[in-house]
Amino acid sequence: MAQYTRVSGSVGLITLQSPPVNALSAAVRQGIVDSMQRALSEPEVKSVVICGQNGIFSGGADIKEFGGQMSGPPLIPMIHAIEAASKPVVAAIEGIALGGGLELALGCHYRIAHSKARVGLPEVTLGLLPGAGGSQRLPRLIGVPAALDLITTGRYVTAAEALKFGLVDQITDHNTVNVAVKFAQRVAGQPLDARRISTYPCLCPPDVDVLFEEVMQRVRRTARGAIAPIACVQAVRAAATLPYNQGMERERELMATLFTSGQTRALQYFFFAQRAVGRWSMPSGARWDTSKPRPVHKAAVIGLGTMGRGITVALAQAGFSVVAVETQEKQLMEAKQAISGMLERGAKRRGVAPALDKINYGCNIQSVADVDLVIEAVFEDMALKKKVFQQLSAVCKPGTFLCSNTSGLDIDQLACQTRNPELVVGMHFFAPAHVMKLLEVVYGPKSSPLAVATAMQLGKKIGKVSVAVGNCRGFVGNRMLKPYLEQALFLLEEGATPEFVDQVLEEFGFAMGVFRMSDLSGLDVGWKVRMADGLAVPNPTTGQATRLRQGRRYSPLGDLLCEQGRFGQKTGRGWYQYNKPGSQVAKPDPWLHSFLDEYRARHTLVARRIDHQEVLERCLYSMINEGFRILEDGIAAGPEDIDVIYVFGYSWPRHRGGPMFYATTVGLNKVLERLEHYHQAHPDVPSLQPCDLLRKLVGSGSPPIQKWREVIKKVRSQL
Ligand SMILES: CC(C)(COP(=O)(O)OP(=O)(O)OC[C@H]1O[C@@H](n2cnc3c(N)ncnc32)[C@H](O)[C@@H]1OP(=O)(O)O)[C@@H](O)C(=O)NCCC(=O)NCCSC(=O)C[C@@H](O)CCCCCCCCCCCCC(=O)O
Repeated sequence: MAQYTRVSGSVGLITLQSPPVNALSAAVRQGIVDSMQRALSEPEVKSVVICGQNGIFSGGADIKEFGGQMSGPPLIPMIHAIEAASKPVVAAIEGIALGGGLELALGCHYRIAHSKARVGLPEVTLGLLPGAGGSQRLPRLIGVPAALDLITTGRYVTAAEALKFGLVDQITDHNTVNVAVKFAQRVAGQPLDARRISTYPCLCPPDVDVLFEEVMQRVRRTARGAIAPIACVQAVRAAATLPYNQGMERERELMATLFTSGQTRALQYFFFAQRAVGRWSMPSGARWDTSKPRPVHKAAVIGLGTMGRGITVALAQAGFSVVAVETQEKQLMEAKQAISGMLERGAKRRGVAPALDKINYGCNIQSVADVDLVIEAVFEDMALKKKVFQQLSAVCKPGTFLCSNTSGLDIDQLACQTRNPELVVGMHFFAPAHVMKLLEVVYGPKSSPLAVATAMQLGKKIGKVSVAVGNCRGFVGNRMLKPYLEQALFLLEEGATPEFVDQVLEEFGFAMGVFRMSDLSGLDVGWKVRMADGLAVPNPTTGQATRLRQGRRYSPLGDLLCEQGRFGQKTGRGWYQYNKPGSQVAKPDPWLHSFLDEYRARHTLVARRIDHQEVLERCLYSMINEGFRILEDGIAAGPEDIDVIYVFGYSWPRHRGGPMFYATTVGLNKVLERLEHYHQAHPDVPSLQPCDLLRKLVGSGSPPIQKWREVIKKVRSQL
């Protein structure tokens, strides 16, 4: 709702009241319409101020309303009525004015912002465009180039930047509402024609066509199939080329297309999923709201390879004191140099001082004795990690949390090496750890809610999206990656090429196809794991047994490449060839194609034509099936956890919502039916066998994803 009061005798003050972010719900819009009518009809009132309660102007349209039948006064006519008002209307912007909130402010005649406020049009991130006149008013106010930037990226700008653009008229460090009220008194009675943005001409730079072309190309290149960024460019082009009313009509048409597209539904789901993962729970019943974290002031990182360096940078940049340990003096010096460089480059980008003094380097594990939390990031070797945990347990002060950055080893085994297994959790970062947003916080059977809460909070403080997951081989992300990689290899055996598989996956929206991704992360990583598991055997004999290991179909293709020293980008050869080791430009490799031909001939495999559909279905549905197993096993609390992990950690296209949401868009019954089909064709591939939870969900009429938890609970209770 909105509250109307009269202040200072002549100013009508409209306060938006819809916690937590004063979203423009039907009740708020009704309140604004009613209050405006009152303000315009009261003769004592000479001007109006619109503000939001609790220091927040507005977070924009109420996203929750988008899913259902819209009611209440529509936003566009409401904003038009404000702009057309005969008395000056001033927006008093505190906190945030985003999306529809900023569009409301653009309909006002003046905008006063607090110096700490941020404004923006983030609709593109929800698969929409600023559809309440924002795409038409913003370019008229701040010019086409700046408007294109804000609208196509959705980025928020500070009040100072907004002032520079001319987006706000004044900024203040004082009470914004008081300043706005005084301002409103001053401008009362002044002519308003020159303050109505919709009447402004849209000033374009001389090379505006070139600009639109360039932006469109950039947007197409980076959108990975998302349609909203393209519609945003088209809407701003309409502002630049059409009269306001026609521009608004174009905005409406484009918005209608976006509004009914699956992409906006996926992105809205994802918006709430990101917030849902913060409300973590454990099978024991421990939850985010009943488990208090302990403050961490000083942390340590053990092992300064690629991951350890990134983690150290992430911690130092967030203001934590860090003890960085590497046992070999030479490696320590190299790491110190690399970390300093990373900090300096990051600081330069952000215009701040590098946090070099936050880090103390040491060769001795004793130097972590007084820290609150340790993150072990040594080589992925269980015996080595166990030794480190034994040492840490002996050295660290009582109560120190001991965390491992393992990407899939058993947290419980590590916990067992320590005196206080309840203080042990996994903190699985993704490379590069100072850049990637995702953190899997892994709890074992002994991990305490205190340890989970502390790791989750630390993750948040260093800017990560943290997802709490249970302990199993590969946790959530890498566990689901296994069937995906496996299917990709099987497809090569059956006739596909790495280029074709990658092309299909990249067209789907992945930043990189599976083979390019393997080349980037290094083929040797998985090879070592398979050797440790007894799967990769050097010089296997030819014949059927080579492709059957531990009772199931196995493809040794990756192992064979590694045996040739083809580890991917770092060696200049992998599934592709590269100009030199370390180069990132992947080129098809004729050697690889002959190798595949010879391999197929050796194993009497006849290459067949494989189409897009089969690549997508086998790679994605097998991964999704594993996701259902993860839910069934209680490793992830809900589908949102899996989807957030896949979007932030594995470049799953956000506009498809994540693998589990994607399954709902395909139709769970179709996923089930196709898995059954492929499992029949490949009975020796267990990952294609549909899991019980998927069957149960289909049997329950494929409820919406928000209702899955109820079915999951039932399935778990029956297990
Ligand atoms: C606001 C934030 C920056 C706050 O961040 P913070 O970290 O402090 O807190 P949280 O993110 O955890 O949020 C707290 C809490 O609030 C919920 N929430 C936040 N924003 C919204 C919102 N806008 N709506 C609803 N709920 C919101 C959030 O979910 C949390 O609650 P939870 O229970 O989940 O923990 C940050 O939250 C943020 O960035 N928010 C999003 C801001 C945003 O994206 N705003 C834009 C919204 S879209 C919009 O405004 C659209 C408008 O341009 C115009 C719409 C016009 C509509 C007209 C419809 C036309 C339809 C066309 C069809 C035509 C058919 C035809 O013509 O034929």
